[in-house]
Amino acid sequence: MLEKEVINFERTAIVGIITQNQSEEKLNEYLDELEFLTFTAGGEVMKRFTQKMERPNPKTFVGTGKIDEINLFVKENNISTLIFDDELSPSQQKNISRIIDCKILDRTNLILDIFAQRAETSYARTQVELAQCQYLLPRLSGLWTHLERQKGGIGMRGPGETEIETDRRIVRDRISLLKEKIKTIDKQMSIQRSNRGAMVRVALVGYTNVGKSTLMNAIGKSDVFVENKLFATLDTTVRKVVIKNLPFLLSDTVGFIRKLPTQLVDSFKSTLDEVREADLLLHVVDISHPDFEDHIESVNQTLLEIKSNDKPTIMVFNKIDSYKHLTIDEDDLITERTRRHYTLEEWKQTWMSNVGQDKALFISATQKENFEEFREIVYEAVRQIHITRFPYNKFLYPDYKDAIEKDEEEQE
Ligand SMILES: Nc1nc2c(ncn2[C@@H]2O[C@H](COP(=O)(O)OP(=O)(O)OP(=O)(O)O)[C@@H](O)[C@H]2O)c(=O)[nH]1
Ligand SMILES: [Mg+2]
Repeated sequence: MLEKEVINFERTAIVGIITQNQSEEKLNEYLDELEFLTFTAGGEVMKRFTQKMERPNPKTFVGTGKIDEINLFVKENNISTLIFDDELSPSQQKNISRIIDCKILDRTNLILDIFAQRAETSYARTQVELAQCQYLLPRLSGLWTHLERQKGGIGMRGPGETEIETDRRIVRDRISLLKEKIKTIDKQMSIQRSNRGAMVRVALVGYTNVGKSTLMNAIGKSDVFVENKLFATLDTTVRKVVIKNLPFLLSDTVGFIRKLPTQLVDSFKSTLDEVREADLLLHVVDISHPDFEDHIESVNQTLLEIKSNDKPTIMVFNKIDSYKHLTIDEDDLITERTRRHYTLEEWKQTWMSNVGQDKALFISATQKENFEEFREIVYEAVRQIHITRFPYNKFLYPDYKDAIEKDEEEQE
């Protein structure tokens, strides 16, 4: 079924459009991200194609002139994969394939492919396969010939050939089978979760690659796979963490991304249940990324979709060690000061006045900067939840500072 393999970098080109609701600047950010996604999937981007248009062309997504230009480039530069930033309709994908002789993928396709590559446990693999089948179903008829699939590589990892060659009914059967399988595991997982007892549950959430697993390793003394690629983590890891004398459960989950394929949100339901059932969210942000505010937005959007937007949340701004802001020369009177010029201190003030003093933290997970403050604030937040739930138990968990003093006394 799902195959995992090491591949040589595939020569790819990427395509995006500038529209009324997608400025050139935004598109460039999206294409940067698409390039990173492509790299994660094992591709090297040789060229970006962009086009300004009112709306996507219903037949070929970009205009016919642009298609010809891309076609020429593909032929002359031995490009094996063309990736569109937006989801292509089945007929757009088919039409483009007729003109351009290489693999035609879109962002959803690419993300699904990365998930397929990274799925470690049978549960994650089942979830990804379900999402892939759902994506594939409307696109089945003659989209990929037997030969094209044999080329393999990006976008081709997933449900095996046999499913593609046979009719939709078989894919449909496969979908219901996978759904059954997931249902059974979901049940087991929900029992597991309820067996964890009354401990307060904290979940790390955030955009992909912001440092959630790094933070988990740093505080949980666990060993979670960390990598500078997108979607390093697909499975949820749950660890018991003790800060001073207060134990709680900390879970590390799959990272979010803009335009996250809906099929994935659905099939990762149980992974996201960990977030849904959490008492406290630590929303980790990579403040060194120029688009971090957009990232916060899209994470909040996904939280809304899974109805977890009103949980107590602490914003954890990570990677302060590599935060850089733009500067304006003193004699430069033209350049306007923007958010990109904010110092770390200004961001602190902005966020603390936005969400509250004890709801925004600025740390570095790799350098362990501000960890003491991190531990203190998380401790206090967990303690608050704990004593509301078990009022009689209050005396067990004193204020953080008292707890430290007590701890030090004990060590003497
Ligand atoms: N400079 C710097 N890099 C960091 C910091 N924390 C994490 N990183 C790096 O950021 C990259 C991503 O870290 P991960 O912990 O895998 O990120 P994640 O949020 O778990 O990513 P996904 O599992 O893909 O969602 C790695 O290369 C880390 O070494 C930090 O505080 N400073
Ligand atoms: Mg991770």
